[in-house]
Amino acid sequence: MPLPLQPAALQRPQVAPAAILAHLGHQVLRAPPSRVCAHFSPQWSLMPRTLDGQITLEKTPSYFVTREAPGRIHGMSPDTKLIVVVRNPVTRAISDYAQTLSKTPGLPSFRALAFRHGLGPVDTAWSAVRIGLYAQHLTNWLRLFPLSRFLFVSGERLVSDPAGEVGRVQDFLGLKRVVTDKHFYFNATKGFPCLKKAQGGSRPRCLGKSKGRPHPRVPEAVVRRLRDFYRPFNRRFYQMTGQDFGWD
Ligand SMILES: Nc1ncnc2c1ncn2[C@@H]1O[C@H](COP(=O)(O)OS(=O)(=O)O)[C@@H](OP(=O)(O)O)[C@H]1O
Repeated sequence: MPLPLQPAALQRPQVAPAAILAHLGHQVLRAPPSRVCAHFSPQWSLMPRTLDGQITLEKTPSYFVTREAPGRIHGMSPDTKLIVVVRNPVTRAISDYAQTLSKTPGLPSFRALAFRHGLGPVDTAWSAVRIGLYAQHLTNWLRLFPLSRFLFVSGERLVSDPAGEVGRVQDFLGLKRVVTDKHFYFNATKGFPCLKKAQGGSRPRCLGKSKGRPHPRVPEAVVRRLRDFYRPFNRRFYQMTGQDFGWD
């Protein structure tokens, strides 16, 4: 799950829009460069052409946790650069729950879903919990891609210092640092940073209503148990990436 990198913050002629393709669950990897279209199923051909000197940017959070994704992306282009936005897995799980709750009124409580039988061990079969096991998912990718192909973006810093994190993304993609802190402002109503102007427009642009919604209250004891559960996985993730995300 990774978080939204405000795509508008990266818009410029070298960055081609990702196509919206017929979605076949996790079976289709959306938006490959046009040169591979011929080798794949007809869905690929819906892709826009990527011109020389352009970068095609595709954003599908679920790829990071999809077993088949590393092999398919590597088969398509082993040089693909991979950007993973991660946040504290406990907050991520609650955010995930808040999103499901907004679409499924009457959902059991967070606690009932997070622990087997509501009180037992942490239920790693629940996707909101499983997705936060970043070290495990990354292991799957590192079988095919070297660490140098990855950029890990801190979801927390994306909120506290959006220009800093977007700056790292621009460097990683070999783009000029066009977007800087003068492009962002803190919107007190939204409670998040927003762009002062959307590309081609003159009005400020915040992310939509589904980003940055209030979280349900989760008992402190539940949060503590989950934090303890994730600690060893987080440590492993810090070792693997060489980055301390400061979640513990
Ligand atoms: N600038 C800005 N504005 C609004 N929201 C921001 C921003 N930067 C990061 N975030 C965080 O993005 C979280 C939602 O991301 P999603 O997981 O829904 O994104 S995605 O659709 O999976 O890409 C969302 O999580 P929640 O707060 O749990 O809703 C935000 O915390």
